[in-house]
Amino acid sequence: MRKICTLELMSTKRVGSQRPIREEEVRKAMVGSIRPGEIVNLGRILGSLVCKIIWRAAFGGVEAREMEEAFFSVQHRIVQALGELSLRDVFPSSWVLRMVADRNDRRLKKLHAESDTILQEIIDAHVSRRRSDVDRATGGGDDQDLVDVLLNFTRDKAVATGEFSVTDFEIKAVITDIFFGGTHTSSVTIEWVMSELMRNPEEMEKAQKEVRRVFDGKGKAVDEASIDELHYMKLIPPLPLLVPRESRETIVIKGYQIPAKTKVAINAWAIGRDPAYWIEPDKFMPERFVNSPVNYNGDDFQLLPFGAGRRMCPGVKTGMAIVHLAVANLLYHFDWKLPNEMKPEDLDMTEVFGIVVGRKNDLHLIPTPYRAP
Ligand code: HEM
Repeated sequence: MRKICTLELMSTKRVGSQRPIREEEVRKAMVGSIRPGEIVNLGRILGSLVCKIIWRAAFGGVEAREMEEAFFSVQHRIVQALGELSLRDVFPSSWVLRMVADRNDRRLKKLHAESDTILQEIIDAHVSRRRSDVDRATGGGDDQDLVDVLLNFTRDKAVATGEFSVTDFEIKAVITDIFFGGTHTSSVTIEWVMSELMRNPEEMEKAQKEVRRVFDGKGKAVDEASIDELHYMKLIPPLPLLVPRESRETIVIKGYQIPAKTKVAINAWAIGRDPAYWIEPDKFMPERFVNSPVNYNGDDFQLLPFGAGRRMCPGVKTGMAIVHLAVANLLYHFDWKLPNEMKPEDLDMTEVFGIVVGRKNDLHLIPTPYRAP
């Protein structure tokens, strides 16, 4: 299954074929959701932008506004419930948290059933569409969405070709993982990048200068074609403890015995701020990554925003494509001000507890449109 995800769902080719979706949704958000001169809730705009991108990449032509809203609402409630559960993981002996978690487990089961019904409807709609669309059914065409790609591996085809087969249950599980893995993580990353830039006006100026140097004179479109020319981005890990794992066998690391079946959390946040590896680790200093050999692909353990190894995030390329495109557009099209004459150093940077660590309070900013010379 992991192989299907890496080779089929999140391959460079697939991520490339989803580029028009990302560009169109980002463009729509810049024009439709951001009102010049008014205080805008950037957190909410980004959350809905990323959900729309992933929704279209996963479900493509299934146009059902009500279903889309119902699905996002269930996902949102699941994320909240999971946040409470992770508190129990940190304090496993707390009886209060255990009680809360038991109630939460029941709530999660109900939410899961709701999500399952919606996903089944989406799969059924795809199956009936494939009956009348030969290209989709045979796996041809770059415009296949992720459900189509997974349906290419269903039992009938597997019997004919001897390949691995995928059930409806597995399709639902993979799509759910993609939504959880891809939506909140990406929008939270963009929101933190914007927050850090607002707190550091000099860095904002440098970043905007770079974006405008690259895109001025290219019409109004800030597309992905020239994004690689932008070097000025820093990633803050929105999953500070990655995803909890369980050890399969007893192992000894640096003299510590870790029994089998231990829940293991990797503190990527602390590793990324270790002064043994980073100069002034708490300082927002995007320059540190310009010409640096350290990358975020899981090869350099001092920087692990996407994890590393076999269970590393399979959506790195999609995630970074969304983050880069959205940040470049926000910086190109608008100059940003904090509301109520707030000073940069007064911007609240409190985090909310959960698997994905977002801002406690959504980022609110005032945009002024940029007029290219
Ligand atoms: C900036 C955005 C993103 C960040 C920072 C991020 C980060 C992470 C991290 C830290 C993990 C856990 C890795 C580990 O435990 O070693 C993970 C897992 C995962 N991510 Fe992402 N991710 C992002 C975007 C995406 C996107 C866009 C998708 C899908 C399109 C995605 C899909 C997944 C999935 C399915 C997993 C679970 C993998 C497994 O358990 O094998 N992620 N992500």
